Amino acid sequence: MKNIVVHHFSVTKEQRSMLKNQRPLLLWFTGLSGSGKSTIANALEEALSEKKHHTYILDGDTIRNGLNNNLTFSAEDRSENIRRIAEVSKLMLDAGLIVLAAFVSPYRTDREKVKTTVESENYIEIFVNTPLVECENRDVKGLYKKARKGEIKDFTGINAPYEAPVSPHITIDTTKLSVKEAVQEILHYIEPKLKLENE
Ligand SMILES: Nc1ncnc2c1ncn2[C@@H]1O[C@H](COP(=O)(O)OS(=O)(=O)O)[C@@H](OP(=O)(O)O)[C@H]1O
Ligand SMILES: Nc1ncnc2c1ncn2[C@@H]1O[C@H](COP(=O)(O)OP(=O)(O)O)[C@@H](O)[C@H]1O
Repeated sequence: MKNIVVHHFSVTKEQRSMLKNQRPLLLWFTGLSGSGKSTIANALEEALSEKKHHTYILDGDTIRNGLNNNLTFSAEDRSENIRRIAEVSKLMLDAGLIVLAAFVSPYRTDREKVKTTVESENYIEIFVNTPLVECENRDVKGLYKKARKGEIKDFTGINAPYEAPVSPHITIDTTKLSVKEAVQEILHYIEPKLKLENE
């Protein structure tokens, strides 16, 4: 028994959502390092901001440098990383925001838990399905080169697994779609879902 009693605050999630004139959603980007998660999330946030939506991006670099700076890339720590991010996302949804979360999140069970934490109707899974060979060619941060030389252990796609989503809401292959086209495809899917029911 934790002896914790939840206090019920007066302003509700619905009121916060109405003030922002949007239905909160979690847009969960998953894919290999260098697949394009952050680039697309950034361009999507720009497009949503132009449409006066209230958004926030959570991504690996910020979270792993702050909140989760005690975690490694072992399977166990990745699960804990994703669990904490799911809890943060839940708070942000409660605040009425559209949350764009960009994490490798290589394990199916961890992504399933995110969906349960925030409730499935609030969760949109976007699989940035860029082939490994392309991610490695880009090697934005030089990490694939290091991983191939054996300097990084547990590197996703090289010596740690990536479990592709089975039925993502949206799949983007960045070798076939430009950033702009990817944003258009995501917007087309989410815009009806962002509307409040009484609109
Ligand atoms: N071992 C290993 N495997 C995968 N990625 C690694 C690793 N070590 C460091 N990095 C860098 O950390 C970013 C991934 O962090 P995430 O928090 O998204 O990973 S995870 O969801 O917990 O699997 C990832 O950033 P992105 O390139 O933005 O995906 C990498 O740059
Ligand atoms: N169609 C595309 N969509 C997204 N990124 C692309 C695309 N084409 C090329 N890129 C490049 O691929 C890289 C993706 O890096 P990044 O967004 O940091 O990936 P991730 O966040 O998945 O690690 C960037 O340098 C980006 O400019």
